[in-house]
Amino acid sequence: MVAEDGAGFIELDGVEKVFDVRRRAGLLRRERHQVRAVDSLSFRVARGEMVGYIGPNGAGKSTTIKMLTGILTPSAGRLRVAGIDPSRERTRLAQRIGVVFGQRTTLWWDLPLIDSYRLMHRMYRVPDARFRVNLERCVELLDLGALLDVPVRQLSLGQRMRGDIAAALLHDPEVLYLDEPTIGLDVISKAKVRGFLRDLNAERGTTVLLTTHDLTDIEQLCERVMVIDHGRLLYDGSPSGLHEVGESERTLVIDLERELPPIDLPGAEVRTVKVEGPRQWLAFPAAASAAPLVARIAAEFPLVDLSVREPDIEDVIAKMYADRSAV
Ligand SMILES: Nc1ncnc2c1ncn2[C@@H]1O[C@H](COP(=O)(O)OP(=O)(O)OP(=O)(O)O)[C@@H](O)[C@H]1O
Repeated sequence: MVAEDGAGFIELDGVEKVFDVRRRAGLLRRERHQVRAVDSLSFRVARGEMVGYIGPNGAGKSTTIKMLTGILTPSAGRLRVAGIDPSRERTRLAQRIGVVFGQRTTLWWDLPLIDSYRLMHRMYRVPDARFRVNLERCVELLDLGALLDVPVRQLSLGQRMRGDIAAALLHDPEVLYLDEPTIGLDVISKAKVRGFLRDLNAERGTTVLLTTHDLTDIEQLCERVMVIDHGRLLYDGSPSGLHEVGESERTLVIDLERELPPIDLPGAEVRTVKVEGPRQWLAFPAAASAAPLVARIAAEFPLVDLSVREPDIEDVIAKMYADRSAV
């Protein structure tokens, strides 16, 4: 009996994927070499979690997703989704998962949106009543009403993305893999897609694995993020914990009544990084609380205004990579 629920809804144990690649090494000669796209990868995702899966280009993210959907077979290791081995039972698994690739569409280019949905209704053999309820819900929440009769080729990128997300959900999947769902979208479309995913996860308990280069997606949607590089897991924890690992800093921007020498707070872990007239910038560890510093500055200096600037999470990850390659 395979456990489906609890800690291991998605389970990877020592998963590897090695590609054999032929490379030209002269006029006629071709050399064979191997690319280890995923290397001893182990993690678990519980049912209902929404997890970010990030890393630089070529880190192994898409390869992982392809193994999770059964498109690729692992070279080694054990992989299960809802107790199913994806590459052995790809069709059975397809009933339980949804996939959205931001850069490709699963919709029929020349057909009106609604016709693609009708085709999917048949392909996935979704019971009629269930299809109707799911379609109505997606149309309402993703604002698709006016678009159903429009051929997909005439949709904007943001409209097409919402159309693709609906298509992935018509058969009520328990797991949704999203590969760059907000790529190329404007601010309003991004907000719409994020809001919809948040509701989907909260209301339906859909498990979501989200790959993105937009770290705001992660910060707004996920309580857990996994960072992968060179096919290996580099970090698995909260988005805010990334700051601790990356030793990143937050900045207090302080406006004083008048120009003063750089603020000195003996005993506090803080340093003045810039002074410009009555304004001063003080950096402190991102993981620390700003409250005691603010209280002390307010008590000891003629404070007019103050704000806290968050670190750029992209820099934090870059720093993690730098630290790792220095080892
Ligand atoms: N079919 C393939 N044949 C050979 N090498 C491959 C194949 N697919 C992926 N790779 C290689 O495996 C590594 C991981 O690629 P993958 O597409 O999984 O990375 P990624 O993290 O998704 O990158 P990106 O953010 O650019 O999409 C890369 O070095 C890539 O060139």
